[in-house]
Amino acid sequence: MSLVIDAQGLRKEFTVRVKAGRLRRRKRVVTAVDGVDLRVDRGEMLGYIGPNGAGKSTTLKMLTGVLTPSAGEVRVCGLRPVAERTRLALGVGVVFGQRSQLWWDLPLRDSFDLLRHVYRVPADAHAARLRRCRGLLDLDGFLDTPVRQLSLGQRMRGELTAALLHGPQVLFLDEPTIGLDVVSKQAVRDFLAELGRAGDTTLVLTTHDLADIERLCRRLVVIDHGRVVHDGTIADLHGRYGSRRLVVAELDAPLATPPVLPGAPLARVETDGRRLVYALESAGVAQVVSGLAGLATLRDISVVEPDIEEVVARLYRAAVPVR
Ligand SMILES: Nc1ncnc2c1ncn2[C@@H]1O[C@H](COP(=O)(O)OP(=O)(O)OP(=O)(O)O)[C@@H](O)[C@H]1O
Repeated sequence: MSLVIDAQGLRKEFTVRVKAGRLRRRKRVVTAVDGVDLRVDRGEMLGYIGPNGAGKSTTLKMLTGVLTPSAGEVRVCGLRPVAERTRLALGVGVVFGQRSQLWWDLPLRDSFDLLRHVYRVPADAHAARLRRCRGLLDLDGFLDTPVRQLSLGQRMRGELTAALLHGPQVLFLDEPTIGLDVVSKQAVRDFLAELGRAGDTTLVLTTHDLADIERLCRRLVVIDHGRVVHDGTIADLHGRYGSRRLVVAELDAPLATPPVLPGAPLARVETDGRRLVYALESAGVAQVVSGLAGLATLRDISVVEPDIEEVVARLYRAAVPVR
């Protein structure tokens, strides 16, 4: 595997002026990113999440050469993002929810054409990539519409295309599904999943929508107060916080005492004893079903996967940096 992002001890401080009396202002230093280490291999799909103000956008801005780090070492595609920003632009694609790289008054098609010239993409490579995006993101209905008239979902599909037309190695996405309706959200997620399957684009995604992360990213880096508090898979996170799958058994009639099942402690009893919820520890679903079957008439059985929202909320509350 080759390393596409290599950041060590990345740090960013901002000096802000705060009111200190009627006319006086005093300087205060805000540490937005406080020593982040991040190594991302080619083809990885990384979810980079954290609560509001955690330092996600500031990290992305340092990785893309928009902001100069206060300290630390960083290489993206082997380049120093600020010093070699022009060269880096050829290797990265960026979609920042709030900013656009499209020409507001031009039809989408013309923006794509201009980008081809900006990045000096050979016509056949451009055409092939555009064809792929048109198919996967369903662009044809609005290719000739001026960007200012596009809906948010249509514009986001345009932004994704614009970010990919020069064939970047890494795609940075800051909140790509924010404000999108379910259909557009699905289209964007499916598209990114397809990009991930192809395996040669590295994707770094920040979002508050954890369904994006669950659907797309195997690896999750969580930051809080500018520091990494988790770096691993989603399963690691569940393991660390002890989240378990649940088996929900609906009974025809309540039992006098809910059965004790080895390896599956009773999590709760609901609807006057007609619903028993067991947590799967060492037992499997089949063992819970057979444990109950002899004692009660089962109306329905379902399995509830651990809730990523809940485990991430617990992590944000408990956040202790990993070192
Ligand atoms: N240009 C700036 N000047 C001063 N402080 C800043 C600046 N940019 C960011 N900050 C501060 O740095 C911290 C991290 O901000 P950042 O935007 O990176 O967080 P974030 O994780 O992206 O948050 P959100 O999820 O709300 O977008 C915040 O306290 C923010 O107020």
